[in-house]
Amino acid sequence: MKLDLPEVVFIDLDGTLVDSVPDLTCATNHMLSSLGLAEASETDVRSWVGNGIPRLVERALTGDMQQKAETALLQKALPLFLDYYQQFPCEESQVYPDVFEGLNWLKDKQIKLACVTNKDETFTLPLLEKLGLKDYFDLVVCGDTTPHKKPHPAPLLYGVDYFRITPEKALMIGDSINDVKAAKAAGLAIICVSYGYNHGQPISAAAPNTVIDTFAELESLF
Ligand SMILES: O=C(O)COP(=O)(O)O
Ligand SMILES: [Mg+2]
Repeated sequence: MKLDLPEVVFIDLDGTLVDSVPDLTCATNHMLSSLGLAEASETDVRSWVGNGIPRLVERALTGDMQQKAETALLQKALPLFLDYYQQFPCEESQVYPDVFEGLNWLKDKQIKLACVTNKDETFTLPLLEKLGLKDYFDLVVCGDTTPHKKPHPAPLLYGVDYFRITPEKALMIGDSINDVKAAKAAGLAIICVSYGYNHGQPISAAAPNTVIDTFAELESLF
């Protein structure tokens, strides 16, 4: 079934627009080795990303998706990660193939674009700038823009409010169950990319409206 052309598209960052895991892995391993702990693999980090950096750091410390890290250890670990990532947010991160093509197609259709990420603003804006993505977006909603991160609908509802539209005039493109839950809770249709980070699980299991393998497929959906 074809989707209606939206007025606004909200697009996730990590795992959707940009493969940021190489730099997140370097920051994770700087933090772990500074604490005398064993380093993590890129595959581990890929499955830990998606709920913001503090959760990524906790997952790296515990080796577990849900477990809480000891407060004193987390208080030592977080600044180690943040200081490193602030210095090196974009050494190896890359825009995924066909992303620019898809963004240009959406722009040509006069659709407004917003980036909605769980990454804090201090890391998001330099990354978008350095990779040539920033000027595509009329709005950037970061992990610290509203009191809640995705899967809470607040970041998307903030965007809906900003553009003065109703949720059915917008849609979301993301890579993880956090994007699917946030979009559904906010009343938006959700398209997912198959190549992103969904905690090691196929994103089709989260039942988005559609799954695409690249941004080049976007135009065929409408
Ligand atoms: O910082 C994260 O955990 C991931 O951010 P995302 O929302 O852009 O995927
Ligand atoms: Mg993502």
